Amino acid sequence: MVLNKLQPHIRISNRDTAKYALLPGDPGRVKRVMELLDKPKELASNREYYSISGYYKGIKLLVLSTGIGGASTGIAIEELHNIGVEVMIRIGSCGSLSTRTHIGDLVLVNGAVRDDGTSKTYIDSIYPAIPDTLLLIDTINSAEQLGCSYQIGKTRSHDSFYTENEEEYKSFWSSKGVLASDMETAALFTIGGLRGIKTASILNTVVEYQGNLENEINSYVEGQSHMLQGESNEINVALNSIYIYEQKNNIYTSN
Ligand SMILES: O=P(O)(O)O[C@H]1O[C@H](CO)[C@@H](O)[C@H]1O
Ligand SMILES: O=c1cc[nH]c(=O)[nH]1
Repeated sequence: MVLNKLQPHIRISNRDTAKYALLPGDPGRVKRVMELLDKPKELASNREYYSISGYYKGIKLLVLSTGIGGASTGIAIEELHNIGVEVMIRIGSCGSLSTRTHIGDLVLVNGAVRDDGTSKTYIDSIYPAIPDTLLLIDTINSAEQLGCSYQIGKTRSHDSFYTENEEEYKSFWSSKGVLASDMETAALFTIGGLRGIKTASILNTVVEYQGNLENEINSYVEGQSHMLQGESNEINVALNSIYIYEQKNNIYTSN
């Protein structure tokens, strides 16, 4: 059901909607996507939710920051769904859980460990947190076309950063073959699955496995070049994925 109503948190209504949305956690990343779009327009800024619209190769899309964590992301997903957004791609950052995944590498997520609270509030954790298969394939083809360094694998979505047990959690999930940690993908995939939204998650590695989390996130915020290159790659891969997806579906939205 598409409601013609201003959404209370994201502060967007169907008047400004689009079929596609890119979802970074960080509002600062919205501005960096904006530079790549035609006819960019600021829509709203409320709490952690900063939004713009624009066109990529003639296709209209929204870019909305979700803030940190499943709870604020869940609200963003539901309110975007209420205004008719059908395809949502997270463009996030992550910490590596593997010695094979390094700063600036992209992780194209094929499943998320639901170690967050939000997805469990929706449904028992036996329900799988997986992306839309065809959209995931589009992200893979997109990364191949653009020649970006990527891996396909699982992420663990978590809610905490600073408990006494973080290192223990990371080694456990690393030993189970999980490639990276983030905080929003499980909520996106779970809510997307339940609501019939097509979802994908593209993550840029900003912390090495067994690296120094605080120092490396500080470096990202301060503009370390490999991390920013990874961010630019994830944005371009996401935009090109939308183009690939739209070409297959062959319906251009041009309002
Ligand atoms: O850079 P974003 O997309 O916010 O993603 C990651 O960064 C934040 C933690 O630093 C969490 O939101 C985590 O998922
Ligand atoms: O472990 C990590 C590192 C970066 N970002 C996260 O969400 N988790």
